[in-house]
Amino acid sequence: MHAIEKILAKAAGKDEVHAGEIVNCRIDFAEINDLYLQTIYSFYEMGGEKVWDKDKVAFVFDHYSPAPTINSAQIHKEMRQFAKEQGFAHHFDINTGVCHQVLAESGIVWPGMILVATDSHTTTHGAFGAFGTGIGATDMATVLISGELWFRVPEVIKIEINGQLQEGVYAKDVILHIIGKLKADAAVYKAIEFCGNYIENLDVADRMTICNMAVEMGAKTAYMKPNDKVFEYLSTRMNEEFVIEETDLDYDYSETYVFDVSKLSPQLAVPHSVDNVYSIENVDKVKINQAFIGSCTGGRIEDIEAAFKILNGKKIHPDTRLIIIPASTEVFQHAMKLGYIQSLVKAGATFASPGCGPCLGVHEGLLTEGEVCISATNRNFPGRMGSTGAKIYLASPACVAASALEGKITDPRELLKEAKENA
Ligand SMILES: CC(C)[C@H](C(=O)O)[C@@H](O)C(=O)O
Ligand code: SF4
Repeated sequence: MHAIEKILAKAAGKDEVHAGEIVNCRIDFAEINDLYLQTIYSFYEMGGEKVWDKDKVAFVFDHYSPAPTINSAQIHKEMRQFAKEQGFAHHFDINTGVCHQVLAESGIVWPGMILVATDSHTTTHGAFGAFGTGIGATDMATVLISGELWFRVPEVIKIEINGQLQEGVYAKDVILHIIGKLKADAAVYKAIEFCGNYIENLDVADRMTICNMAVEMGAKTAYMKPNDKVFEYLSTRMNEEFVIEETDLDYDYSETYVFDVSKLSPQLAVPHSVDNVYSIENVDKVKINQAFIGSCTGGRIEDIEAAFKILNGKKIHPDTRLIIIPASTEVFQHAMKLGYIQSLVKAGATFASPGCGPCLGVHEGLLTEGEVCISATNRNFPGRMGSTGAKIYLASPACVAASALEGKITDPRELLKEAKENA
């Protein structure tokens, strides 16, 4: 069995499960974001009165946060009321951040747990060795009532990643490269395990970035065997007892892919699809109207630091807007403490409060017809960040910052070398 199968078997009270089986599993935590008020209506329609465990459910206000419309303010109001009536132990209001970041920071995520959320990027939590997956309002209502949900045990694809990245190339480039090679339908309803010597030493932020985008290949969930960096990160945030499930040596992966990333250049997903990926050398250096650093993919302190290293003491191009939205209040405060915010504001960046912002085209920096945006986020289909007539390039935060500086798509490696020489 795979570690994922062992996690599901344990939650189903079975000795073993195998790909293709339908199992009914106990859920360890359920998160609902502010797009899914419908969950509450379904909960009542299905006869719900009290949720199965008030310590294992949380609302996160992040997609429409702070409320950009009266309707979303009404949604927040009704969700706050439900959370209060139910006595939820956790509640993440408009002053916290993006769900996947705040759940990890709050010590709610641990290896071996089953986490469901009303968000497709719940695959992010494979970074901690958790089984994280996105579900809809009706399934979520079932969970709120019963504390259980059915799953079809997924086949597992092994993606082995080896090699050391060169300066100016990041985890975001690695996952974009993989999606570009395997394509957006590579893992539909399957799990992806990321392993290899590149992954073994990877820090938590990079593990989250890679697992976050597994769903861009259709993956049901992602998995990385927890490493010391995960244990260190969790040690100061939670005290849940957990067991690390080991994958049997003779486990039979449905597919295996091996990537050597030691010679990888910065990668870009060019309009209009996440799997339309090219090395920066092969991408036209088009003018950039807007650059965005943020989201559950690229809004962590490491991402803001990458922008700081490139922009500190400089000014972004006069024809380019740079919007930076920390993925959480903890990240925001950390960046303030390190002086990154002041430096980046001086460089011409526009900050907004932690949340999803323009990532899915809700507010805080939408694009109009004909505009070109380079973004540290995870999707670039037409209309994702505003007008369907806009173009979105996905890239690493460093490439986003370098492009904001030059006003056109720019390779961060040159600027980083220069910044190092001048340091
Ligand atoms: C919540 C939902 C609207 C959506 C998702 O499920 O991923 C959003 O977060 C996104 O990134 O498109
Ligand atoms: S930051 Fe973007 S990708 Fe992440 S949950 Fe919000 S909308 Fe979805």
